[in-house]
Amino acid sequence: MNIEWHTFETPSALADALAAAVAGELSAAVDARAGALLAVSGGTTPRLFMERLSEAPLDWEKVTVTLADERFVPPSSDRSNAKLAREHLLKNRAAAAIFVPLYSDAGDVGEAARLAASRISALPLPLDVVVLGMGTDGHTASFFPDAANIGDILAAEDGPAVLPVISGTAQEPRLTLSMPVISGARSVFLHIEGDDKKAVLERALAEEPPLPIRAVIERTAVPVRVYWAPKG
Ligand SMILES: O=C1O[C@H](COP(=O)(O)O)[C@@H](O)[C@H](O)[C@H]1O
Repeated sequence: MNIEWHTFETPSALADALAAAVAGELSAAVDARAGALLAVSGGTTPRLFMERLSEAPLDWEKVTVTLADERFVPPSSDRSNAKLAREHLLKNRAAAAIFVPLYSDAGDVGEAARLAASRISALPLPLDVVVLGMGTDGHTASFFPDAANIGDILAAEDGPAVLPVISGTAQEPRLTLSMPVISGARSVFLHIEGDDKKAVLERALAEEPPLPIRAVIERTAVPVRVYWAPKG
């Protein structure tokens, strides 16, 4: 499997190392292409990493930040991944970054996905860096195993850059970057913490049928760098 494990003793040590690795990739992208594209995940895990990355000495005005996925909730909601990024990443030195949200105040999640897809497709893809998370059900981005369209989402070779997802286990409709956009990134990191997530990932890598996280690892052109630490 196309995977590299990086194990840390604490979430703090992980956050330092992950922020340094991501900053290194972004800096190389700015040097090579005069700009860098970063997609970060939401949920509860990335806060400390985001805090550390926000202080990285980068040419942040040349960095565009977006999200791997978003909940279909307004940016004021505590469930909003954009709110998480604004509060923990887009500050300090990273306040100068350009942020491209996935959410818009559209009538429904399908329309919001179409609007987000046109914003993402206008970027100079591929992404330089995507930092994924994973739930204990094996979902990554908003590729939920129980979504009605999960087979199509995981198998997609092209199509819109952002897709709507309806899942019974997600609390709200979702917007997610597509499989081609995620798996085509120049660098792919997977940030997970805790023995439960490590066990889920190990099981996903060993068993068929594949959970979404395994499908992403199999499709990704570059090795997925897994950053893991026990829970703090
Ligand atoms: O809902 C989501 O869940 C996953 C994992 O979140 P966590 O709270 O277990 O860290 C996250 O990667 C994704 O971006 C988010 O929308």
